[in-house]
Amino acid sequence: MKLAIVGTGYVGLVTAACLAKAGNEVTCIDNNVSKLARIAAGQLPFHEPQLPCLVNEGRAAGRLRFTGSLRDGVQDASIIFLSIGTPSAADGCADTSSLLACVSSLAEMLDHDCLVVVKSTAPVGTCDTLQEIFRSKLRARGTGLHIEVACNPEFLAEGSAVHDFLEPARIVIGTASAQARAMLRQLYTPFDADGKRTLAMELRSAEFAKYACNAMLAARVSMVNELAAIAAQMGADMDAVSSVLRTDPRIGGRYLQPGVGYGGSCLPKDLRALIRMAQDRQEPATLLRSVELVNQRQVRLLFDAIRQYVGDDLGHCRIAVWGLAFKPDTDDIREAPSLILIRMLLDAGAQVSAYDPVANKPVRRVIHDAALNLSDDAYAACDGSDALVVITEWDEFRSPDFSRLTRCLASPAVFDARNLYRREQLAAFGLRHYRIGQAGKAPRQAVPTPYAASPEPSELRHNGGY
Ligand SMILES: NC(=O)C1=CN([C@@H]2O[C@H](COP(=O)(O)OP(=O)(O)OC[C@H]3O[C@@H](n4cnc5c(N)ncnc54)[C@H](O)[C@@H]3O)[C@@H](O)[C@H]2O)C=CC1
Ligand SMILES: O=C(O)[C@H]1O[C@H](OP(=O)(O)OP(=O)(O)OC[C@H]2O[C@@H](n3ccc(=O)[nH]c3=O)[C@H](O)[C@@H]2O)[C@H](O)[C@@H](O)[C@@H]1O
Repeated sequence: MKLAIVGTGYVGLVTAACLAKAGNEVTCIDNNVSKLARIAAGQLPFHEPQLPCLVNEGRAAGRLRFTGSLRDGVQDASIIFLSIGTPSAADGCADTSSLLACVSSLAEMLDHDCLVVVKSTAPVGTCDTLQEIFRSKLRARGTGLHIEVACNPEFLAEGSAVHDFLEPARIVIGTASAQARAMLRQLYTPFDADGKRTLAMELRSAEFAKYACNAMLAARVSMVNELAAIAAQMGADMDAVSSVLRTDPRIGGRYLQPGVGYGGSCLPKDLRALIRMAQDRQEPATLLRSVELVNQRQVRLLFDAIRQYVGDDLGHCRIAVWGLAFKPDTDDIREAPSLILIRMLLDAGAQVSAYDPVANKPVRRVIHDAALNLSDDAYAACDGSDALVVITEWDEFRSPDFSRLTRCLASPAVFDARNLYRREQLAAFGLRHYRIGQAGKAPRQAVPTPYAASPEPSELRHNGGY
C-alpha cells in the first residue's frame, strides 16, 4: 500500500520503518526541517535500538522516503497516518492544535479519496472533530471526495519500540465504517501472526482505550511505590513482597518496580488529559488524581533522603547522578524524574555531576547551569562526590566496578532509586546503600522516609559482614 505518515517522531518514524519493512511504500512528512536534514544525513533524531538498521533497509529498498512538504508527501497515499505530538496544555488537556491544523491543511489540499488515521494519542471525540473538519471543508470546496477518519492508537514503549511494533500485544482499530476497518485489518495482517491481535471497535472506544491503558500502567507504578513506602516503615522488604505479588496470575509480573515514579512523554501527560476529560464531564477521577499525587511524591522522597544524608546544607555538596533519560534505551528526557531531582538539588545550592550513556546531549540543550556538570564517564561523574544517585536503570549501571566507585566517591553512599543492587553487594565495599522499600536499619532521621539505609560498615563487621 502507499502510505503517508505525518510527524516523524518516536511514533511516526518507528511506524514508518516497520510498515516499510512489511512491503509498503511509505513517505514520512515533518515540518521540522532540521530533523529531516539529520535523517537525510543518515542520523536518526533520537536513540531507539534497532531503528537505524530498519530505516536504512527501508531507504535502500526505496520504500521509505522523507519530505518536508505535506502536499508532496500525501500524494496518492491510500492511508495517511497522523503521529503528531499532543503535549499537555497548561490546563492539563492534550493540546491537539497541531493535529487540527494539519487536518485543516489536508482538507484544503487532498484531491483523492483516502483514509486518515489518527495514531497520536488524542482526547475522546477528536476523530469526530477531525471528520467534521473534512466534511465542512470538502463541502465548501464542492468536491465529492470521500475522506474518512479512523483511530489506531499506538502502544509501543520507547526503548523497545521496534519490537513492540513488529510483535504487538494488540492492534486497536477504531472506525466508523466496515470499509475503513477492512483496509486497516489488511495493512496490519503481517503484524498479527495468529490473527487474534486485532481488536476492532468504534472510534470513541479506541480513543478511550489508549488512555485507559496508560492510566492502568501509571496506577500500577503508583500502587507499588505507595506499597514500597509503607513496607519501609514497617520493616518489610518490598523485593520480597513483589516476589509474592508477581506470582499471582491475577496481578501479573510487570510494572511492579518501585522507584522515582513514572516519567516520559506519555504516562504523565495522558493521565493529566484523562483527569481533565473526566472532570469536564463531572467525573471526579478520585483514584487517577491520587495516582498523580503518589507519583509527584517519589522524587521528593529521594531528595529528602539525600538531604538527610548529607545534612541540610546542600550548598557544600556535590552529588553524582547516573542516568538522565526517563528510562533506559532511550535519550528521551521529557518529564524525566532525573531532571526534577537535578533542579531540586541545584536550587538547594548543590553541585551536580551527571552521566547518561545517551541523554547528556538533550539535557545540555535544556539546562544551562554552571553548577551542573555533564560527564562522558560514569566514574568521572562520581569523583569527589558526596553521594551517588542511580536514577535510570541502564544495563551498564547494574554491575558497576564497586571498588572503583568507592575510590571515586568522597563519601560512600549510593541512593539506588531503582533498587538495582543488593545491600550486601555494596556493604562488601563499605558503601552505604539507600533503596526504596528496603527492610533494614532505618537511617537516623528526623523525618520518616521510605529510603532505608543499610547498616553502617562498622556495624556490618559485628554481624558477619551483613
Ligand atoms: N513516544 C511514545 O512512545 C508514544 C507516543 N504516542 C503518542 O504519539 C504522538 C506522537 O508522539 P511522539 O512521536 O513521541 O512525538 P514527537 O514529538 O517525537 O514527534 C512528533 C513529530 O511531529 C512533527 N509535527 C508536529 N506538527 C506537525 C505538522 N503539522 N506537520 C508535520 N509534522 C509535524 C514534529 O516536528 C515531530 O517531529 C503523541 O500523541 C503521543 O502521545 C503514543 C504511543 C507511544
Ligand atoms: O503512550 C505512550 O507513549 C506509551 O507510554 C508507555 O511507554 P513509555 O513511556 O515509553 O515507558 P514505560 O516503559 O511504560 O515506562 C514509563 C515510566 O514508568 C516507569 N516505571 C515503569 C515500570 C515500573 O515497574 N516502574 C516504573 O517506575 C518507568 O521508569 C518510566 O518512567 C507505555 O508503556 C506504552 O505502552 C505507551 O504506548
